[in-house]
Amino acid sequence: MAPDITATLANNTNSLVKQASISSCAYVTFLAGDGDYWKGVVGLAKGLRKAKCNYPLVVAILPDVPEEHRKILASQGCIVREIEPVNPPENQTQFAMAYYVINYSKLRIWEFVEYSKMIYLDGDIQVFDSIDHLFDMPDGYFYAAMDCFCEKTWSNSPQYKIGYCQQCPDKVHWPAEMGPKPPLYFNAGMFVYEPNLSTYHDLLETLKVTPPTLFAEQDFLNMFFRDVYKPIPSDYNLVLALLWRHPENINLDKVKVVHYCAAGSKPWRYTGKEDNMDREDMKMLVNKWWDIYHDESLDYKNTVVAAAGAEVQPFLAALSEAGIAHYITAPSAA
Ligand SMILES: O=c1ccn([C@@H]2O[C@H](COP(=O)(O)OP(=O)(O)O)[C@@H](O)[C@H]2O)c(=O)[nH]1
Ligand SMILES: OC[C@H]1O[C@H](O[C@@H]2[C@@H](O)[C@H](O)[C@@H](O)[C@H](O)[C@@H]2O)[C@H](O)[C@@H](O)[C@H]1O
Ligand SMILES: [Mn+2]
Repeated sequence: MAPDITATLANNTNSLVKQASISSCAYVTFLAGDGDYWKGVVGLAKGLRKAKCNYPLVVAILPDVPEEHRKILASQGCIVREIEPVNPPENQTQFAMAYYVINYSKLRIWEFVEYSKMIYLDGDIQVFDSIDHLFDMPDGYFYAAMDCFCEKTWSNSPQYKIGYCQQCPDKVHWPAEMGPKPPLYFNAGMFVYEPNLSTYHDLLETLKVTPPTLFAEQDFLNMFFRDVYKPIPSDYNLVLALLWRHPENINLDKVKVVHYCAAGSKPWRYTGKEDNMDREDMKMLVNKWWDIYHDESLDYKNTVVAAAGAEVQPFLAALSEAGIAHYITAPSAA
């Protein structure tokens, strides 16, 4: 690369690095165990690239994530960060569905204060269109999409028992004799938040005196952020059950983020046999996920290093160090 171009690149990189250190943003997800959720995270990393999202993906991993999976994530350009598990109050976990207790460890992401704002995404989420603009929303709030109470997973909740759902509050009214209507409740698979050490310590201290409930850390986060929660459209976190529970609330053409949280909908485990999994829209969404997962042009090695000559490497390293995503599309074959 001619010297003047390298000098320009160096200047640009330095200003980018300075910018990044002032108010850096990033996407973050969570990975636990030695099972197959790493496939979800790889799909998410590639989906963010395909959607031209400009921020890196941090993966908060528990110590039980094997080295092999860590290497795969790093090879896909993820910033892998080990966290310690967070356990709810001793011997009270029987109140939460065992499967969900692991998710209390998500709370560690409030400690990532090198980032001024982050968007958390479950590993079973795919981003099909850029959501970078969510980073520009006003500070001081907790942004997330509303959940649905109609699936069997809610069968032990008072809402389910009377057929009430916030997605259609006029269908079954909340009876006065059951007390005040529950506040709007978000799905904790996707949210926009600001890492902050005092909030982090507050979360952990409050958790120590909060017995676990049905949806574990999702219930806890809803309680904790109740006064600053701002609902955002389900286009930013399509909880799949809405497709068959509240189709009137959904326009698939506008959906940017799909959350494969319905039973049997995890693409990397999909058989099509569970309830609602044989729907045409479900098959389409699972195929869309696999198209990204299998697209080698979206692999990190084919989008950055391959396009840059040796002299650019130090700048790419500086950008990564500053947590700035950098994608130089590989030169066209033509
Ligand atoms: O064995 C597990 C279970 C959960 N998770 C992570 O925790 C998130 C929340 O769990 P899940 O998405 O299965 O819950 P759902 O949204 O389906 O209720 C997952 O997306 C993963 O990011 C994980 O890494 N390994
Ligand atoms: O630990 C509790 C989890 O609660 C949420 O999942 C639920 C919720 O979406 C229900 O509404 C569905 O019915 C259910 O299938 C699904 O598992 C979050 O997606 C997940 O990240 C995590 O916080
Ligand atoms: Mn999920």
